[in-house]
Amino acid sequence: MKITQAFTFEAAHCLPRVPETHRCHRIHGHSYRVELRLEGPVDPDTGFVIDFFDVEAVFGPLLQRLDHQYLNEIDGLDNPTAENIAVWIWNQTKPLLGQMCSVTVYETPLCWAEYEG
Ligand SMILES: Nc1nc2c(c(=O)[nH]1)N=C([C@H](O)[C@H](O)COP(=O)(O)OP(=O)(O)OP(=O)(O)O)CN2
Ligand SMILES: [Zn+2]
Repeated sequence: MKITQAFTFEAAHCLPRVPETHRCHRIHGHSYRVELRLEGPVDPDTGFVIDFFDVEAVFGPLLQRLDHQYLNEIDGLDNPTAENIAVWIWNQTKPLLGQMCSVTVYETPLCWAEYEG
């Protein structure tokens, strides 16, 4: 069984490695959406793969590090593309949430990156 929990955060960033003429070279903001997907058997007692509250307890502190921040200033996010943010979240979260099987980061409702480790 796979379950997904979504989170949102607001943040500013710029992409320093695109040409200066690229509009994303300038500082701008996004309303990001993060989806954590978790996979495992359904516990016959609880009916859960994992309690959503437990996922929130693990991811909440990381979300606070991202929300209303300038992402380029965060350690490991000097080039904060959707791809790199997804990998960064995976690396910090996977050791704490073993059942996690993918991290999806939406920069806009139409553009996203998905990382499966
Ligand atoms: N593969 C990637 N390509 C791009 C990324 C990325 O992370 N991975 N990021 C960007 C910029 O961050 C850019 O800001 C994307 O958002 P936006 O400019 O809003 O893109 P839209 O197409 O939605 O803009 P509209 O104004 O709605 O046309 C660029 N590429
Ligand atoms: Zn952007």
